[in-house]
Amino acid sequence: MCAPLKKPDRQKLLQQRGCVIWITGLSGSGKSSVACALSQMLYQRGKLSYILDGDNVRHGLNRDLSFKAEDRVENIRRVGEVAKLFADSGFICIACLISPYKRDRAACRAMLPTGDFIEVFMDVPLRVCEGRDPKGLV
Ligand SMILES: Nc1ncnc2c1ncn2[C@@H]1O[C@H](COP(=O)(O)OS(=O)(=O)O)[C@@H](OP(=O)(O)O)[C@H]1O
Ligand SMILES: Nc1ncnc2c1ncn2[C@@H]1O[C@H](COP(=O)(O)OP(=O)(O)O)[C@@H](O)[C@H]1O
Repeated sequence: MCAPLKKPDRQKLLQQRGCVIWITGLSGSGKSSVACALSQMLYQRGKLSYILDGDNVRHGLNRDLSFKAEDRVENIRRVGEVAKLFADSGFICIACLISPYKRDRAACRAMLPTGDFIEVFMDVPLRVCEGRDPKGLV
């Protein structure tokens, strides 16, 4: 009989705690930039992370979803499920999505053990994001 490996076994091997760092904020607020910098810093410290960026995920897993409210809800639900799997694998999963609805972020948090979902809000004024707008959304 094979004894299944569990999260603590993987964490011990990787010498890190599997968790989700969820970065929320407006388009242009700097979510992807912070995710990239954080991932680099962790790598330099010998910690494995993986970025789930809304912009990218919407080209693959979630390419069937639009930006209407119900599709954003489904977008966050799916990414939350994937992030949970990454965390369970022992990875530090950095998810960066607009994720505008508090209820959806709370549902993602509820999928994980207490303390394993860290939410970061990019508190950048709308006018600053509009001024950046590198993707021409305004
Ligand atoms: N109409 C509209 N509204 C919002 N965003 C738009 C839209 N059209 C395209 N994009 C691009 O899609 C990226 C946001 O996707 P997310 O999955 O993070 O959005 S959400 O969480 O479901 O609200 C977002 O990426 P970021 O700029 O990195 O936030 C945009 O580049
Ligand atoms: N702290 C910052 N100060 C000035 N410009 C920034 C800062 N953070 C990000 N940017 C720039 O703003 C734009 C949007 O950043 P990005 O990380 O793609 O945001 P988001 O992922 O939230 O859409 C990019 O051109 C990026 O270089």
